[in-house]
Amino acid sequence: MLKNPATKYRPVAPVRLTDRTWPDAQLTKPPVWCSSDLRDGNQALIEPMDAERKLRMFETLIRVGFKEIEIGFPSASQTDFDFVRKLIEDNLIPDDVQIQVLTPAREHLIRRTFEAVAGAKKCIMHLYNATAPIMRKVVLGVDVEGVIELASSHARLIKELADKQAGTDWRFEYSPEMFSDTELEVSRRVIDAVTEVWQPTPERTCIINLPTTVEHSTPNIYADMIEWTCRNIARRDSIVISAHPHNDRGTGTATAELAMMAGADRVEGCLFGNGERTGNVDIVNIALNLYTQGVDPGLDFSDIDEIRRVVEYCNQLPVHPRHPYVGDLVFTSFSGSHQDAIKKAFAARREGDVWEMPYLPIDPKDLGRSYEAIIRVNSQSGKGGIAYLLESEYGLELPRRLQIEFSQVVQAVMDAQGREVTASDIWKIFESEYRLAEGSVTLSDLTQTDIGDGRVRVAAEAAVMGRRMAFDGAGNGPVDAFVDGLSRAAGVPVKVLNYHEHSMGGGAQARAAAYVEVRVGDAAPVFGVGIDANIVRATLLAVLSATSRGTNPVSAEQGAAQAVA
Ligand SMILES: CC(=O)SCCNC(=O)CCNC(=O)[C@H](O)C(C)(C)COP(=O)(O)OP(=O)(O)OC[C@H]1O[C@@H](n2cnc3c(N)ncnc32)[C@H](O)[C@@H]1OP(=O)(O)O
Ligand SMILES: CC(C)C(=O)C(=O)O
Repeated sequence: MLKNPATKYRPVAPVRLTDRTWPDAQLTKPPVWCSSDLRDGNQALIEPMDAERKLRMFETLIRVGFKEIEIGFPSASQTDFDFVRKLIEDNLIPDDVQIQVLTPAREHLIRRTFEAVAGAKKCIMHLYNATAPIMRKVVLGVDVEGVIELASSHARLIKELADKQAGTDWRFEYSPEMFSDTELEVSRRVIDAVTEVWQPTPERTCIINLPTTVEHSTPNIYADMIEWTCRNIARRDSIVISAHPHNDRGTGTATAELAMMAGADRVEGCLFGNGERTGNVDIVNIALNLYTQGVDPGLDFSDIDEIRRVVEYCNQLPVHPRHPYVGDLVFTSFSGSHQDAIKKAFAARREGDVWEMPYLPIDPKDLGRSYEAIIRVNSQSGKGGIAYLLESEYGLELPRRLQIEFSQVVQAVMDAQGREVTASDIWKIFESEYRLAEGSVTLSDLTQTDIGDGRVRVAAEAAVMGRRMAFDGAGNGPVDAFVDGLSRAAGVPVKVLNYHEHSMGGGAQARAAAYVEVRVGDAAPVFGVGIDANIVRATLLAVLSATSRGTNPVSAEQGAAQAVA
């Protein structure tokens, strides 16, 4: 790289527009959308779509709700030409959809394009030629007057050919290619020359499409260019201003949004941002940005994963896991503090509330996604995420201090194994650590007798991690009596410090989960967990679980590690 890039690169000059109004505008309605997946998207593919892929893409675009679809560049190839013919001849275009075809300002290619769309009910004939100084100089070899003549003469040809195919309901579109790199005054003169030929009216508008063919500047400069153009072109009330951003600087979405604020009525782009180089602007991104501002975008992405599958199949390109709204990881939090906030916000949320969810800009369910992937646990995670997964997947509502205790057990396993742990891994660690696996802790021959003065006697047999014991104790209630007997049998005082319980599931399958915090002798307090159809048994099992952990912690950690190894 150069030490001084200014010797090689020039900054884009700002637009002289001191009374710009777009910064105060608010987007309250969607633009007219035009998909260019089958044209700009297709022309950028390593392997352009075959007929079958094109048709699948077309059908998907219809399902999503596009009413304007650029279906190809028919003069480019026989495949493009034949696809257009197929849609028309097989009557595959819904009446409310306008197909659009692109042609350069070259006579034989325009004629071929008209041949391709013969018999279409409605069609947008899209004409382009480059207008930027570098293109005038090195590609077209014309001056400003020459480029105006190139555009207007081919606009005239288009009008004449359209008049001859009167059975089609025509609309015309013109793109000064590389608009964002063209002097505003030159673009204005070219646009005015084209609309002078086409004579659009408010009832029969034409489309003027203003591409950032290559994105060279910050989006505010493009927005200024749009506002300037809207103010200065002739026949504005008869023109639909269309934005066609690319994404070379990674700001295609912002470019489109600021352009809409500045007066653009329409946006051309592709699903998930396919297109030349870094792509055309991602229409899904803009549409869902509108949606999250409470604006109906008029496009339906309620099964976004299915749309992604079709797009990946047709384009033969993957969608990045971090791609806005659709990537595999975009609704997933790994980091502990994010997980903690999400868990708390879900707990506080009531049906019908406005969506105010930390770290989740949209409800994944609106896009057909589940909440399953919202929280995934790795070494960056904390207690909140682990507790969320146990609650959402297994119905366990761990008390806060147990969350803290258990997250250290999970962290130790992750440190040892260095990988993400799934909800099922976490359950296995939990089951092992708290002696919940079948046969780890059993309780039998439990009897409870009233011995007067509000006291009870409890006798039972238990097996904990293979060790059998019988005990007999008395107390103010069954738990108190059980702990008394357990202390005698274990030869060490056991004290219950904290107790929580909740029911799990409903109906005949309902069970109770009990969590007790116990001090065994002088050791630090530990938690135990018991799950049983009977709440008293669940509590006694939790006491046994805690006592076992308090007296035999090492094997527990080993067990947890083995559980997910
Ligand atoms: C920004 C965009 O995305 S614009 C759309 C671009 N899309 C495509 O190019 C995909 C489809 N294109 C194609 O299949 C081919 O390029 C075709 C069929 C259009 C033309 O093919 P060819 O005639 O072989 O020309 P080629 O592809 O080399 O294009 C360059 C020629 O077009 C000329 N040209 C480009 N635009 C124009 C124009 N608007 N008016 C006149 N000539 C033009 C160039 O000057 C050059 O001419 P030259 O060969 O005399 O130097
Ligand atoms: C033809 C035009 C609209 C184009 O694709 C571009 O400039 O990117």
